[in-house]
Amino acid sequence: MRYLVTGELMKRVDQYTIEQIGIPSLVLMERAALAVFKEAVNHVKQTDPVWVLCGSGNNGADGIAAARMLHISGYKVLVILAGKKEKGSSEYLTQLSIAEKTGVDVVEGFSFKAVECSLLIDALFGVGLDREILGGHLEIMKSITGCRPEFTIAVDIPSGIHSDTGQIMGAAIPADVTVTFGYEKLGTMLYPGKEYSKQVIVADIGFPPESINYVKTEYFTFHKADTALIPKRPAYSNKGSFGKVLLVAGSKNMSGAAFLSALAAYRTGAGLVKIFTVEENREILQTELPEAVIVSYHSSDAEKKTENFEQLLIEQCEWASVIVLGPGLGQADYVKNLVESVLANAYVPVIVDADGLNTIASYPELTGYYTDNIIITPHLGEMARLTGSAVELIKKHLIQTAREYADRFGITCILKDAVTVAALNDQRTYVNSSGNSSMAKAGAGDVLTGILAGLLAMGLEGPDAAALGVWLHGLAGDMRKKKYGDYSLLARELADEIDIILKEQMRE
Ligand SMILES: NC(=O)C1=CN([C@@H]2O[C@H](COP(=O)(O)OP(=O)(O)OC[C@H]3O[C@@H](n4cnc5c(N)ncnc54)[C@H](O)[C@@H]3O)[C@@H](O)[C@H]2O)[C@@H](O)CC1
Ligand SMILES: Nc1ncnc2c1ncn2[C@@H]1O[C@H](COP(=O)(O)OP(=O)(O)O)[C@@H](O)[C@H]1O
Ligand SMILES: [K+]
Repeated sequence: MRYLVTGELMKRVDQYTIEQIGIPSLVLMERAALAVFKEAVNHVKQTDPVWVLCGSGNNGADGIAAARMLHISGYKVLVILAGKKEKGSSEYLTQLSIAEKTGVDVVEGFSFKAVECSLLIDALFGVGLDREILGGHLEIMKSITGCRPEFTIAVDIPSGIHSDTGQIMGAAIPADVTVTFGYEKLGTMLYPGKEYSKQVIVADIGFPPESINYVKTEYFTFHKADTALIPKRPAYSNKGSFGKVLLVAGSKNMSGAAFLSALAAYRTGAGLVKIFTVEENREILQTELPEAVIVSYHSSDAEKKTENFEQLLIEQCEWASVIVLGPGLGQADYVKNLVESVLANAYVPVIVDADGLNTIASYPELTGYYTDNIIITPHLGEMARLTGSAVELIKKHLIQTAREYADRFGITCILKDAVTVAALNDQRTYVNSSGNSSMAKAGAGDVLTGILAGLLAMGLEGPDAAALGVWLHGLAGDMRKKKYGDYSLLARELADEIDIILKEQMRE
């Protein structure tokens, strides 16, 4: 698990380390600058022109210190100061004084045209950026990016990217590498900041673990070693030991979603998967996935809410240890009865997706059935329908939107996008770091519901299953991309990659 921070949390980590632990600010800064210097020398020769663009805060101070290190090592470096010197932080003034005494070339402002820059070190703004960039700062950013530096290293975060949301605050400087300090910021995890940051290197500059414990960040992501969180599969077991997944999915002419979700649940390790679907899907699903148990109903019975239908549904809900509600259900009138009956009769974790969510959006009173057992998995369009907000607005505030909805109802909300975020009902927020655009394919979301169901069936707690499931799903996409590239993924292959991830996990 890797902790993530907002700009504000990072400032508190700094503050705690400096004030409570007693590591001087300039000591942290020296290590930060050294990390930037070490990266810089990988990308230029001593004769190449290096520019260091510095704001007047501590991000700029990091930049000036890195410039001094390059200068002392014989590199051809120029510090370009933006903003007013006299408004500089005390560390900035100290670094500037050291730089001047060691003979670093420093200019105020930027007025040259058509000159070449082999390496730009961008230290204009760090986590202190708190408003739209205008005036002189905007001009200097435009002029410098206009010179098309061959390679750019961002100090802490690309200047112009908001450290909490990843949004561009008027303008931003795209980096090839971002050297960030201590902990990764949400702004480099979320688009467009993720794209502007490219490769992110998290440099250890000496923050003690107490500092992150002190600020209690609730943001996190996973890395490779976290597959260890997948539940073990004891030898002394039977199919009943690994949970019973009920998929309430599929409608006439729509069996694919149910198939993909069921396949992924089995592949992830569920012991028994049952699909509760319309009679028309029985044959095809039985043929496609004979391992799944099919229980079918007539949509006319669901429409009329007959006693037999209700009884049958209640029995399925009682049987299940996890329920998936929604893939491929369609939006016919009877679906509302179906969704309401499941929500009313389920006492186990329920993953609500796709048409399950569309139904709730059309009948908001159904949110009355939400409990802490509910995990919803909306994409942006479904989230827009649920909240009444515009997709563009949600995109800009992914974490906030997911968090507010989850908190309002005490549920877990997995908001799916190129970077998926999961606002867990234990207050933690997971930000995904796996996955790629090959997964932008119909059916990929159905596979996610199956993976989540499989993990829940094997006994993971809701919030843990939500975070791990999202990560495994993306990892499956990454593994597939490595073998077959960006274009050709079929959703079902994500379920197949899960085999390999689980197999590797067993070996470790
Ligand atoms: N000792 C420390 O506190 C450490 C700080 N570090 C660096 O310090 C950075 C944070 O430093 P600061 O808090 O000084 O903040 P920044 O250096 O990121 O920028 C803050 C300055 O920019 C101004 N500003 C914000 N938005 C603006 C806008 N749109 N237009 C014009 N001016 C704007 C602020 O008023 C302030 O003067 C980190 O990103 C990191 O690079 C690191 O050296 C690690 C140690
Ligand atoms: N560009 C991308 N990068 C990473 N993951 C993506 C990208 N596009 C889509 N995905 C993932 O693929 C899945 C698509 O789900 P969804 O939109 O519900 O599709 P469907 O309903 O067709 O199954 C989500 O988990 C999403 O996070
Ligand atoms: K920066």
